[in-house]
Amino acid sequence: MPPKRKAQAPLDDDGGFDSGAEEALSDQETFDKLRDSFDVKAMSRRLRATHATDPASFLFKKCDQWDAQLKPDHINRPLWVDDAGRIILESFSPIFKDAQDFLINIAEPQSRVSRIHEYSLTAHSLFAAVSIGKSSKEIIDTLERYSKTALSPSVISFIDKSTSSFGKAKIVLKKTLSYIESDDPTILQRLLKDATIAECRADTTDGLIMEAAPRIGVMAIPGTKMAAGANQVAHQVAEAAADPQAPSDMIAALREEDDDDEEVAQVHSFQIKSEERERVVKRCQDIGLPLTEEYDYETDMVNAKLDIDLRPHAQIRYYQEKALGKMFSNSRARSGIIVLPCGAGKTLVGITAACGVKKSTIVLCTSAMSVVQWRAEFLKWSNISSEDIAVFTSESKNRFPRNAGIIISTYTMITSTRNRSYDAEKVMEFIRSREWGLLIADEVHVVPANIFKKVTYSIASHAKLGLTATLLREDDKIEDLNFLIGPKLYEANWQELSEQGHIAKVQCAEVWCQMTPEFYTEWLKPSSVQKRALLSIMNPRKFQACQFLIEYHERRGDKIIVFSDNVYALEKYAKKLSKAYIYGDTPQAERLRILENFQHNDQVNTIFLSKIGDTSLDLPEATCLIQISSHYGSRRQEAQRLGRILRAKRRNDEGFNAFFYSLVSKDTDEMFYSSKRQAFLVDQGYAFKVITRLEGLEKRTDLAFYTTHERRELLMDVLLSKDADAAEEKINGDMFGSKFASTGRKGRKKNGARRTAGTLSELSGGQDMAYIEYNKSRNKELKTKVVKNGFLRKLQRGTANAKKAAKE
Ligand SMILES: Nc1ncnc2c1ncn2[C@@H]1O[C@H](COP(=O)(O)OP(=O)(O)OP(=O)(O)O)[C@@H](O)[C@H]1O
Repeated sequence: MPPKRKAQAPLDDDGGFDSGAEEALSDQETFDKLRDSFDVKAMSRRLRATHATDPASFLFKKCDQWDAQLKPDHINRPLWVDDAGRIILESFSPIFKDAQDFLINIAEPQSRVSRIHEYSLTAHSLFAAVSIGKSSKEIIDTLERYSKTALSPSVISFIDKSTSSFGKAKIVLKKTLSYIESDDPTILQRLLKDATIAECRADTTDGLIMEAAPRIGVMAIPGTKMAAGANQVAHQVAEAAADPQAPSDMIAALREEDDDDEEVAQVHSFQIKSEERERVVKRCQDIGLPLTEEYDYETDMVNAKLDIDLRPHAQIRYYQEKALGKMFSNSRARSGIIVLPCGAGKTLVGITAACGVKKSTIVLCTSAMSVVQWRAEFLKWSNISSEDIAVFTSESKNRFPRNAGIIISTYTMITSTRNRSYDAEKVMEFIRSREWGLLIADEVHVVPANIFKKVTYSIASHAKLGLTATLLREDDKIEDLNFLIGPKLYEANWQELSEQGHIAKVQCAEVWCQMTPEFYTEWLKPSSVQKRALLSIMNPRKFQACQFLIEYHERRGDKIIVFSDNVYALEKYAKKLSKAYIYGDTPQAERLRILENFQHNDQVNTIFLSKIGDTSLDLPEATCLIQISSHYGSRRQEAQRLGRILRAKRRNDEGFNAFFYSLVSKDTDEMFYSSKRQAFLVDQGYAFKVITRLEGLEKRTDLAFYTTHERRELLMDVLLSKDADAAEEKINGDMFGSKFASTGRKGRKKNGARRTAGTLSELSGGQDMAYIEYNKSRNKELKTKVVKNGFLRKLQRGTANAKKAAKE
């Protein structure tokens, strides 16, 4: 990874906040530096001495494997794989794209800055690989092919060991009851020997249930005998039948083989208690036999078909298709999580999945506002009739009239049992009493395990699709999602999508605002954490910076959202600057009026939002974000806020950049938290510039709190405020907000952010840097890769082929 260096003055005089004073070289700089620093002769002497033969080995000093010889053509191979399963991918390699496509299937992306990407092989990532049909051999062979050195025995054995037990057993739903199924009875017996699993068994018999395996939609998991055999035979039969030269006895022989296979294709199962479903799934994972969840929707004759298709104008993008391709194969839908950046179109991915399964679907969102948006998107992108799509929120409690339909609701509505009205209980009964083809869990990273357990207990669904932009939680519970929903199926690369114009390019900056002497004196006095936080947010210099930036960007024609988690500050700032603001208590009608004005009225170019605007707010007009107060070190919140401008309508305009500013009071706790918040985005390849001085600000006499008298009055206001004014906003129905933001300083080093020093004019293109980098606007040159409803066509074609092959 790029080496860190200390920033030059004036950035390094800030005493206790070294995270703010550290910056890293840009990738290009790093490479240039590395290259320049290599005195070739001295280096070759050094390399010979250390048995290394290349310029990058020293980055892996601790790794024994680097004693391994580089392959003679290593220059053409893009990967370094160390013996702990850490993988470094060179993004400048000509075969980068292929290697990236492969890695995304088998490993966890850790960091994808522009030149070097880092991935890790983990048990979860290998489980995901197996569940989408990768075999152990295929993984090892492909890694070996891309790697610059031979794979170490420990990596090979880790892959072998991890994948050999995966995909052997499945969890399936039959008539709303849960079963563990496998074609190998010994696996089930092994599971039943485990005390926890045995305790969760629903039937009291000793034996296993034995049934014929479904003929169509052969198992997609390689490694299982039946899957490999049946798939191969279906393929050979189809091939032979298509070949006019093929002797008829060969086709007959193949068919016989197929029949033979059918005879042995038995599945064995035992039933588990529905309420213990998650416990069983987790236990199976813990003992190294993780269960896969697949839904053979084509052969499901029990549940009614839903009349839904994508409209002709819906053209899913290539990455949406890739993600869905991981979910669907062999006419089966497998459960798992799709990770796409904010604004990249997760909703359409969910809608397309529902169009693929064509069975009743339930969508769960984090807020009533998202429910409304999901419904509108379903009607926009699919031909579903409006009465087949019901909404279950505190305001409307609908059911759909026919046998199949869609319900959109919130996690709160499904899981909270307190004070449920008669109508709500009726809808819950309706939801509980039926089988759902697909459960779509939006913003799935925010769902705590206990809540999701309640969800799956109430909703019997065959397949689950989790959608998120940030598979990230500050409480380290993200791994729970592997057993609650399924493995991660796909994760897009943010920078790639922004290069292609699917999401906007963003310039990120942290603006350091000196505390005024009177505010800092108070801040240094012993007082409550809340009071200190409020002093940092209300710092008059920060206020002025905010005002300055608003005016600057309004002049440029930007539409600006100012975010403040703190409602006291939100109101004070907005009122002083005569701007509209929305927070949790703002009535719905007023919210809509403000948002409408922001979108369509050229006199309303700035709005202030509390954290209710963090997620699911679709405001493609917004091109600039200013964050004045944020929730401690939450990387998730930072990424989601950035997401509000990634969908900028003008993203494909020539030279267009969106802007994301975080205003930070210098020498206060805000600096530490700010650095922590940025870690995720830095790993996605965003570089945060530090702005220490806003050019021209000091000369302005017309800014708020210019006089000492005004500043003293403001200070009095803050000192007289209650501690409650500094508290986090509580939003009705927001059951997740406060739980996941970290306040600790753990992991500080690892999450240190990449920063470069700069001024506002540089950032906005006033100096060379921005013009050199951004005037190229490759967005225009790039054609949007669209797939004309191709995914569903392929899906249908795949199903038809599977059927045809099986018939033949
Ligand atoms: N294939 C597509 N073709 C055209 N427009 C699309 C496509 N996919 C998504 N969009 C549009 O992109 C915008 C963002 O989509 P969406 O709201 O689903 O993003 P998201 O990934 O859910 O973001 P967030 O995480 O912020 O909620 C929407 O206006 C949507 O209509």
